[in-house]
Amino acid sequence: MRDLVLLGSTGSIGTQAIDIVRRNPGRFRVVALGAGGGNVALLAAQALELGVDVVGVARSSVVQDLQLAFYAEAQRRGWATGDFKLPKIVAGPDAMTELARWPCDVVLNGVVGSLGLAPTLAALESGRVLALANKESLVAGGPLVRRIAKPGQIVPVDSEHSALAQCLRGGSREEVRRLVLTASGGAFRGRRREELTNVTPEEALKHPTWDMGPVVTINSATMVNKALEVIEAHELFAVPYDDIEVMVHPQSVIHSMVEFTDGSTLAQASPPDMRLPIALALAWPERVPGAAAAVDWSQAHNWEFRPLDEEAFPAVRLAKQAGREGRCRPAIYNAANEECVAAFVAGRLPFLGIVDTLAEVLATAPDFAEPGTVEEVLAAENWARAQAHDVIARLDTAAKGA
Ligand SMILES: NC(=O)C1=CN([C@@H]2O[C@H](COP(=O)(O)OP(=O)(O)OC[C@H]3O[C@@H](n4cnc5c(N)ncnc54)[C@H](OP(=O)(O)O)[C@@H]3O)[C@@H](O)[C@H]2O)C=CC1
Ligand SMILES: CC(=O)[C@@H](O)[C@H](O)COP(=O)(O)O
Ligand SMILES: [Mn+2]
Repeated sequence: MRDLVLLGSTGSIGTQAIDIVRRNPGRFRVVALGAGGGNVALLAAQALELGVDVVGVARSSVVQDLQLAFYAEAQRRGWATGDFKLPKIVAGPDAMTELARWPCDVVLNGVVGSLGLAPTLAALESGRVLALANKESLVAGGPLVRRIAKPGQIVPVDSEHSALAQCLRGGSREEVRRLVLTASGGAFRGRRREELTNVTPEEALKHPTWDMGPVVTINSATMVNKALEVIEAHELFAVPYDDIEVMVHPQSVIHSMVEFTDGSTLAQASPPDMRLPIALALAWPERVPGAAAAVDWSQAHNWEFRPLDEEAFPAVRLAKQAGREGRCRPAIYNAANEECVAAFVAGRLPFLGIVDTLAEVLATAPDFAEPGTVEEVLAAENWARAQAHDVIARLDTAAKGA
């Protein structure tokens, strides 16, 4: 039996993790749940169903709503007051970090954004296995994570990195020539730059193969998701940026590949369903039988692979440059992107303005040092967020004046 802490339990990754737990009651037990506080009804329902010890919310202002939601959920279940014990509640900006230190075997970090860095570091410092979906924490705080993570302590949840970890099992680093990350191509796959000028958030949110939260879906449309994943792969597997390729694979069945020095390539294939990599990360190194459906080998399949169009989608090239330079540039890239995505969704920035803004923010960044503390990462992020706001405001004013 593995005790789990699930951070981001109300999101796409979190709810799919709970589905795995429900179907494997003898294997996993959830002891703590954490989320932002945007959906207290779901959080309370999850907590009472799973019988957790503690629930965390980042927004302290929703604590009373959460307490009421517990009683409403108990009533819905027909439980009389006194027949059940309410979980402890922790609240505030440090709640996820507190939960990441809670006694358990595995912490699943499924929160969105670089605010996931502190819980990532707390889970690692506490000696927990970290099932990591929150790629932003590795991008923002790679040097900090690298310094404290023990070999094998981080098990990737991200589908590409789970595929790479599976292909690399049992091998040695010296055998690896290249990592090939596959990309669906996102909502605007195959379009030229000039065809992206007027695309809307609604269109960007229509992912061709995966059903995910809004930020990662928009990042997929700009190819920033793949850009963050290149940095994530570099951090997890210590492969140089020159040896990490991206291929567009519209079917999202091959989740990534490893090319070895003898010319052999291993690929991991499964229909697009995050429950497979989530289950594998929670049970690592064991596989969870029936976690997801396999490829149907009785049918014909066409799997395509195309090079990325870097003129229309320059996000990956920009991220590789930021990764090679280091010195907080990956954190700057990610933080500026978080601001740009919010502005795009709010109608204050055109789609092409997202990556254009990242390029401008990176080009004007002062020379930060390689981060040694979370505060140093935060300082670079704060600079990037403010700078991104300035660029966004300038572009918005120009657009309104046009
Ligand atoms: N979805 C997917 O298939 C994949 C996701 N990932 C990565 O996993 C992470 C989660 O993505 P996804 O599940 O899609 O995102 P969602 O938007 O669906 O869920 C985000 C979760 O984070 C919580 N959250 C938001 N703000 C805070 C906060 N300030 N403190 C604590 N928790 C907060 C949300 O809680 P609330 O409901 O209260 O707002 C919610 O539980 C991302 O890093 C993403 O890139 C990686 C690969 C695949
Ligand atoms: C499921 C998963 O891992 C996502 O990160 C996915 O990779 C997004 O799809 P793209 O390949 O379109 O970025
Ligand atoms: Mn991915």
